[in-house]
Amino acid sequence: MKIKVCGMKHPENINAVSQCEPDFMGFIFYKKSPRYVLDKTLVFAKEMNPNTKTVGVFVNSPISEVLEIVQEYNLNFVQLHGNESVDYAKKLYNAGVNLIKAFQVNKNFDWDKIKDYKPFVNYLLFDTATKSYGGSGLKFNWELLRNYKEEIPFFLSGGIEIDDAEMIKEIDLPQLFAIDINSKFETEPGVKNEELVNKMINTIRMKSKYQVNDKGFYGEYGGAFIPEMLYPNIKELQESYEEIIQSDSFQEELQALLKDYVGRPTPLYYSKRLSDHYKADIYLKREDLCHTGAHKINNALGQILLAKKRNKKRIIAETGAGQHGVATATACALMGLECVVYMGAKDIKRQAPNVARMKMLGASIVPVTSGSQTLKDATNEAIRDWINNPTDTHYLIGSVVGPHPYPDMVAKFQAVISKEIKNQIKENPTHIIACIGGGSNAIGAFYHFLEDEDVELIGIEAGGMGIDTPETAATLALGSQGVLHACMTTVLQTEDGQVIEPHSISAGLDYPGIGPQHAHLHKTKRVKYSNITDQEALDAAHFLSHMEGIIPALESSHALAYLEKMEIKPTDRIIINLSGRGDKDLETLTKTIKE
Ligand SMILES: O=C(O)c1ccccc1NCC(=O)[C@H](O)[C@H](O)COP(=O)(O)O
Repeated sequence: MKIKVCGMKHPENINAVSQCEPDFMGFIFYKKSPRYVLDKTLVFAKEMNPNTKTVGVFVNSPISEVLEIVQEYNLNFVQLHGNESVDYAKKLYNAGVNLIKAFQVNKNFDWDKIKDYKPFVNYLLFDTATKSYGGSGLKFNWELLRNYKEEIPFFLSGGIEIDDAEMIKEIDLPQLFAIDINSKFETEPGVKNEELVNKMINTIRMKSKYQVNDKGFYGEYGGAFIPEMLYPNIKELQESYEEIIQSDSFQEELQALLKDYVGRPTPLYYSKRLSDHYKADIYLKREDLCHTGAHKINNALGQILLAKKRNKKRIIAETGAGQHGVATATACALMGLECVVYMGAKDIKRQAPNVARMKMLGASIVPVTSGSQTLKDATNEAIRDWINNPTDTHYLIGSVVGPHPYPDMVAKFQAVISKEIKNQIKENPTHIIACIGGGSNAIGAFYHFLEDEDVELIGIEAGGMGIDTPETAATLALGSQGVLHACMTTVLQTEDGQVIEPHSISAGLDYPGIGPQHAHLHKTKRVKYSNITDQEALDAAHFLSHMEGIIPALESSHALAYLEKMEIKPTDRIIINLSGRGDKDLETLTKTIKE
């Protein structure tokens, strides 16, 4: 969450507060405010550290005056804090000004009036309705924010004080982008208590215990156990990825692609027949409806934009079920980049339709004939290629695995799934269920619910022929701590550390490791992990096809099959992440049709 410190006035105080690196600093250009800027304030604002964006706050000022001030002091944003009309916002926005439109909220606030401003603002700000417009030190009832249904991110403002930090972190509205602090942090109007501001910033920014730490670890899992040749490349990626992917220009491009190219948001579909059958409310998050047929495209597009920003010309990828290979080939075609996909020879045979699609999209496919000829071996070969081509090549990893920062980066790109779910539901589900190979669709579906301890999160591994047989891919059920594909995680391995060949009917789950965040979520017991056999997954695929007219991927069928194992209560609201569609599995599925 971002932080804006508003109402700055005195140079020494600005200097001190800027040491805490707030994301935004606000300067008041409203003459009636006791925080109205001084000439020397503005000189200072011009030289602000670029990590802190400057915001000029105006109340019903003439447009020409606003434009003059923006230009003279290089303001990054203008905050309209009065009764400025849509037409007023449009004129400024069309003149190239980045806008934050503030609204004064009370119980009579008409949330519909925001709609008309949407095309012309970057952010909204919700403040308490008072006669003085702002800086009142008064809070409004934050429950009212539940009425906000638009997608534009907003700043929460109005009387925020240090003791509110924990409560703010609990607010589960995905559009909550930043908080705005002001009078409750002052020793006098326009003078902030630097220590208190610092404390607030640190508390708000403190990372969740379920997310990656500054060293790239989730508890004892994660890290980057990489060969020396890759060190400069990975280091540069670690240092730059967050700034690049959080930048406005990156997000604008990505969000536009997700909407217009992928077809997001994907529906959260209430399955009436499944609900009747299981006597509870069952919803399917339809990632199978994404362009290319699975959630993998969310990450492929994110990483391809990142690769472009880092001037990479060549993309390599590994693939198991072929969904990630197809997503990568698609993204490369879209961006005009060379694409090489490593795929196990066994997977090439069992996922023929996806192999054909990748070829159609112009990708070169390299068959991997070592080991079990599946995903693990394809990943080994992709890493080998990367070591040989560290500078011009981006390795577009398809799951929340690999060296830091990949698990976190891929999780952030897939988090769009749970972000949308949060917008699509009125109240939290009781359960979210997702299948797990490396674990990217599951992390995506869980991400924004990790702090909501009332939601039971369930990850389903591939049990294969059963976890009491050697033919299984149930890593968390049977594995132990070890390093696989450059990160510390849980691995299916012998006592002396040799990786055991996994087995699953579904190529996308046929992996002997798991993302380090899942290993941590397993250890901390935040997520419950279980497993489903090949046969149970097949049965679930046929069942959904007949019940809903939706043919699911074999991977997603593992999550669906878990419904048979649960003790379901009539009050349950269960979301299954339907990560992909089953066209690629038709050969396997049709062989098992019962006449
Ligand atoms: O701060 C002011 O004096 C002010 C006066 C008139 C219009 C806007 C003003 N401030 C804008 C802000 O963004 C404030 O931070 C916001 O109103 C919250 O202030 P507070 O209630 O003091 O936390």
